[in-house]
Amino acid sequence: MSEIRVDRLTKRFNDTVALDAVSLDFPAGTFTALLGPSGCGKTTMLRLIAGFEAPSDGCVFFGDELMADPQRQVAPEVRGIGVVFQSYALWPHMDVAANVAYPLKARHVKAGEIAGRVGAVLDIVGLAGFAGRRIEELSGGQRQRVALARCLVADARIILFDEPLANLDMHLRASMVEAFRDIHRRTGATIVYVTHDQAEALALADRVAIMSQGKVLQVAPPQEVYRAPADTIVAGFVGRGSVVTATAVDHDATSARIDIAGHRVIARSAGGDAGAVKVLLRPEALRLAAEGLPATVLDSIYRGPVHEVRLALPVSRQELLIDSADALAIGQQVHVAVSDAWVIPGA
Ligand SMILES: Nc1ncnc2c1ncn2[C@@H]1O[C@H](COP(=O)(O)OP(=O)(O)OP(=O)(O)O)[C@@H](O)[C@H]1O
Repeated sequence: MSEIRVDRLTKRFNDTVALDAVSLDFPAGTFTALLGPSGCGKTTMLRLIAGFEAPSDGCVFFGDELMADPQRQVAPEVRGIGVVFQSYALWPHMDVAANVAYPLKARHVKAGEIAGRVGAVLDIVGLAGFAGRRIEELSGGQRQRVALARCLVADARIILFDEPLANLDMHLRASMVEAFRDIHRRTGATIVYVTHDQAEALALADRVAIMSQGKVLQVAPPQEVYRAPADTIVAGFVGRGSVVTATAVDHDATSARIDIAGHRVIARSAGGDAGAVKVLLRPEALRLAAEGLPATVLDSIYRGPVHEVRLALPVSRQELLIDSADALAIGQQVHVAVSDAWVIPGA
């Protein structure tokens, strides 16, 4: 069953259409990342699900229950959700245990039960032994774990995250990614996670929804979004790669023979007609070889552990990105063997 369902959900702020008639299901127990560039409507979608904003049009359901439409909204505090933002919103003068216990106290849960539940969630987020510490004495990552524990203690079936790792450094983010995956496994909650960081989205979620200009362009498992992007915007936003113009000689249901700059390549395809197509080529599917696509080195930058090399194809302004173990000289003539390619649908 779908735990959350949004149907033609629309949000307008004066002349801005922040969310444009989006219909999307979030099945029970799934971990969905909303991914997209700044201003594409991710936070607006989350706030509408949480009940912090009211829809201009369309509706939000939790199971069969209507949470919001333009006429009627269920208040956020009775939706049974947990929410974690990038700002932790903790009480600095209270200790860790008091912060985490707050939602239970507000619901008049018995003191004996509170201590047990607080201990259990501090254990889950890796803060056992920190119960008596003041918030001011914690690092950013530890504070974010407290915010997470406070959200988990309420046992919400639905947990909403808005860029919870945005304020943390790279190493802390990596360790928190582990904590989030663990929490999803342990709680089985339905999670919606907003981020503009594609690495985070691909690592964490079992479904990624790519958004642009208030619309959802593709919803699919991370591997599929990466391997088979639904359009050129998704292809450009997720992962490194080059989109080149080519000619499809023929198609079947799953592959196509294509011609790139006079060179024949077999590409994966969702079917289509012969003629002009756009093809995505990822660096890991390209290597320098004795034979293949002829190209000229435009630049070569060391990215550790490989050199990222930009190549010009002998067709106007078409470029390829490849990784090379060795630095290449600008102007050098090379050939590129292609082991995988994807014909972008409808492009
Ligand atoms: N309260 C508001 N009043 C007016 N415009 C708003 C309001 N909230 C959001 N918007 C606009 O709606 C659009 C979508 O904003 P939203 O915050 O949902 O984007 P986002 O994808 O979460 O971006 P970011 O990654 O930068 O947080 C933007 O153009 C934004 O300026």
